[in-house]
Amino acid sequence: MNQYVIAIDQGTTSSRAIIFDHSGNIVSSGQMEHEQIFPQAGWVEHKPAEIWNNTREVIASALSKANLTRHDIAAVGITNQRETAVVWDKTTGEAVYNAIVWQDTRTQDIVDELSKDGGPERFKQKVGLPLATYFSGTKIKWILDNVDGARAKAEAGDLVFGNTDAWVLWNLTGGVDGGVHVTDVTNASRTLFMDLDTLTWDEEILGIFGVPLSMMPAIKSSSEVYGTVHTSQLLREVPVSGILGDQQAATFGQAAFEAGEAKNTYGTGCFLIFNTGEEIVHSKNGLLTTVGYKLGDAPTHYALEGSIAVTGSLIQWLRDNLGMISSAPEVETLAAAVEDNGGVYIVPAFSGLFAPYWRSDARGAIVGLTRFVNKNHIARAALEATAFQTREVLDAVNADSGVPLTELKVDGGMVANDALMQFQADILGVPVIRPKVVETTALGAAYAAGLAVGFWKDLGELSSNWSEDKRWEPKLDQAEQDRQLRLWRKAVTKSMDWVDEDVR
Ligand SMILES: Nc1ncnc2c1ncn2[C@@H]1O[C@H](COP(=O)(O)OP(=O)(O)O)[C@@H](O)[C@H]1O
Ligand SMILES: O=P(O)(O)OC[C@H](O)CO
Repeated sequence: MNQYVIAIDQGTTSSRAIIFDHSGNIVSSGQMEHEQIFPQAGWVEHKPAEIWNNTREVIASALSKANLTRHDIAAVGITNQRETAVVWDKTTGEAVYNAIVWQDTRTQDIVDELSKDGGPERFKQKVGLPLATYFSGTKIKWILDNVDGARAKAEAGDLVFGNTDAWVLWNLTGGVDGGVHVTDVTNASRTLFMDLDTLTWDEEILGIFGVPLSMMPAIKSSSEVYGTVHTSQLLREVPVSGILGDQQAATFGQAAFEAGEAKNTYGTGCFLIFNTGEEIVHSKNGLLTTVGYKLGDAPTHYALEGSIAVTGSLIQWLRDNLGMISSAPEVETLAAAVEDNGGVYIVPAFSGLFAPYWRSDARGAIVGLTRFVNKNHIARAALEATAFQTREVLDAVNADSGVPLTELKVDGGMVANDALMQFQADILGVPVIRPKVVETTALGAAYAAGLAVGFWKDLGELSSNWSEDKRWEPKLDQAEQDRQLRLWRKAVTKSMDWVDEDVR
């Protein structure tokens, strides 16, 4: 009875359900990709109904593969792609527009308009974030401004907002039949609307954006019972008791609980999170300030974050848009066929550049092309782009903290790539370490849910579940590392200043 915890990982490209045992080992899982919708250059959408249907399917698949029922599950945890905005009518359960995904840049005009008074850092001291298309706030405003009748319905109290955690939780707990409209502090800290200090919605900022407070979910801790699964669902009556945004969940799943600990997750994008403990640290080097985790009534843990928009999605682009490879792992074979990048650097500024530059006027650039260059060099440069971007984020973390990191814990889909991990260690100059369970995102959400119901007793118990699988030591000499970084930084300057009145 109750020997397992299930985590729902609602990610950018897929939804997963993973069942963990008490040692943090994976017992079974289900996974389904959902459609990526690109209606125009710079726009990225998902269908909320598809996400909810897939969530139900993957839960069913994970349970049936392990021959388990709801009676075996002690708790449900939810983790999610952050910032992606869903606005739905709570009286019908229907979304009024597709989910606007975190990578979507359609709200640049809203950002420019709001920045006129006080610049992009206008709300940063309070919310930890610069004004940028990345965060939920401008996406909610866009829906209210552009979807017929949405503003009137929102003002009448019928429309509600959530990131995909809140969308899944509301549906899981009953939807129109009493669904719970709640999010956790980590997701709330990505909207531009939450005061980091008080952990409440800031009514002044909501007013400036024209978003009614009634649309916003209640902000709860990352680990407490929010409700139970509705009787119409497979997991009926099981408590839902953990929510963490996916990058915070991975940090928690890596057992990086203390100030000074960090992890980097390599998926669609790359996100380095550095735990600053109970202190709210404001970056001087282009990092975000965000909530790391909050367990029930215990003090809040904050973090600095270096978000990189495009890493694994550059590999997907080689596959889907250029047809250079037929699967992501093939990039490693192509790259291995050449000694070096042949002088090519790819700056994948598809959504502008995120940390540490925050340049929305940047667009992707491939530089250093000569007749010598072939597709192997391009493949290599695409992988190296991930490592260079991570190096720039790590430099920012070190500059902010004053104490250089001596190693980097890694996870996510791209860490299966040995060549990338070796190059990452080379270009950072510190060891890169992969744990045995690389599904740290789901594991973190499972931990948060399990702690709330007493399935796990404390953080010490979770730390003892972590173990090292593989480590890559740096091998590149300093002069070569410096030369490569100089060229990378030169390439970055070439991607900037591209967007103007002719290019959006
Ligand atoms: N062997 C590989 N080499 C390089 N990139 C890879 C490899 N395997 C997967 N990827 C990339 O990793 C990403 C998937 O990782 P995942 O952690 O599942 O992403 P997410 O959680 O963002 O959906 C994809 O963008 C894919 O292109
Ligand atoms: O779903 P992922 O793993 O691509 O993560 C997306 C991030 O949460 C965006 O901030």
